[in-house]
Amino acid sequence: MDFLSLFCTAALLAGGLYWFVCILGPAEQKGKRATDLSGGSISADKVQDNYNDYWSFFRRPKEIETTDKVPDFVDTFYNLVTDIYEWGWGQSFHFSPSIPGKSHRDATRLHEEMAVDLIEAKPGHKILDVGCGVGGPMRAIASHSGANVVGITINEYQVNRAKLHNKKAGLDSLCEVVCGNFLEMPFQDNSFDGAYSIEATCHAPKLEEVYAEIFRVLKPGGLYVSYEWVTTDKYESDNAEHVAAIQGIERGDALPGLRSYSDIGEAAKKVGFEIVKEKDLGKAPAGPWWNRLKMGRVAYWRNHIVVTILAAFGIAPKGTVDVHEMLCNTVHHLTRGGESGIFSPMHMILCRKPSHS
Ligand SMILES: C=C(CC[C@@H](C)[C@H]1CC[C@H]2C3=CC[C@H]4[C@H](C)[C@@H](O)CC[C@]4(C)[C@H]3CC[C@]12C)C(C)C
Ligand SMILES: C[S@@+](CC[C@H](N)C(=O)[O-])C[C@H]1O[C@@H](n2cnc3c(N)ncnc32)[C@H](O)[C@@H]1O
Repeated sequence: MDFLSLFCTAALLAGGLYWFVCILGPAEQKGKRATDLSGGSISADKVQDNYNDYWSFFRRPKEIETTDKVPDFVDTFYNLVTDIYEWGWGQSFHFSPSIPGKSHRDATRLHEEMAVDLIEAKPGHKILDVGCGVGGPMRAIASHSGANVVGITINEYQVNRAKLHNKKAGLDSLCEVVCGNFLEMPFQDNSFDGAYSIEATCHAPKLEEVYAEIFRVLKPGGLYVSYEWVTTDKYESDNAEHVAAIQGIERGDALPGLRSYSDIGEAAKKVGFEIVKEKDLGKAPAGPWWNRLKMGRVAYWRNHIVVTILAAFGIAPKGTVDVHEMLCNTVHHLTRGGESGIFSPMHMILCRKPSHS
């Protein structure tokens, strides 16, 4: 091969690689680089074993029902997926209704701001973020409202990521992050002016338990809003396709069991809340929340090749390929759930702790 053909081939390969990795990249700006993918707090050599343990949990359904084992299982899940989520989705680990003419990033922010507007957060207020992830919503909410936000997550790796992002965003004076279990929060009674949870309490084996904790730490008169993952009134438990989609969602998202939309208000009332408003924000006229998942399909396929190559070279931990494959399958179930209308990740409930309690 002469020099010119060699040069042209190399240029073509480099251009192709650039196109594959950069141009075909995820729709949103990356929170992470592919070369930085890790197993969270799990050492690289244990990622595969932890992934196998995660799956074996579902082969022993009785254990999922054992409340005290669930937080550990959820912690393992977030060690495995946090970097991949940040890399391919961003710093907010939730869905939002799609809004014509607006980017995913704007739609995400509006969905977060709606939560804090609903609880009437103001500068000087102390607001609790129940299940805060790496803090995307917390930062949007603190800068929108001027309130102080305290986030809690079971996953220590997320705590460190959230603290790093808060500092980088210059919001560390308004945002605090605590590692802990939202079923036994390390906060005093009546200590928060308001609270919110975005797609997080679905990980609680019993919704009443986390709602009771939120009720305890809220000041009397304080508002709490939650975006819940639920099955809707279209879900039929004797329809095999419906059951397969919901089971797929539970397995790919570390859920001890999806609840029906009708259980949410019941759980809130049971622990003493007054219900101010309840609405499925995923229903029309809202744009389909699953559009973003569908639009990303080419990027997921590209990501899978990138992850496979990185794992083969020992840059990403062994096991990352399996975790990524599990997430690719989850996309299918979530999309089916959205399109068929049997599932919503944004059943909103706004509650008040009575002033006399
Ligand atoms: C509330 C929860 C998480 C909701 C979503 C943020 C995540 C659910 C499924 C995730 C993803 C699926 C496919 C991944 C893709 C294969 C990869 O290349 C890039 C990341 C994904 C897009 C990833 C991003 C986050 C989700 C959309 C649950 C856990 C309660
Ligand atoms: C899907 S993420 C959502 C994160 C964040 N609300 C957001 O929208 O970006 C769910 C969060 O709930 C947290 N979580 C789940 N179970 C928990 C528990 N028992 N105690 C504390 N946090 C928990 C996870 O660690 C994770 O941060």
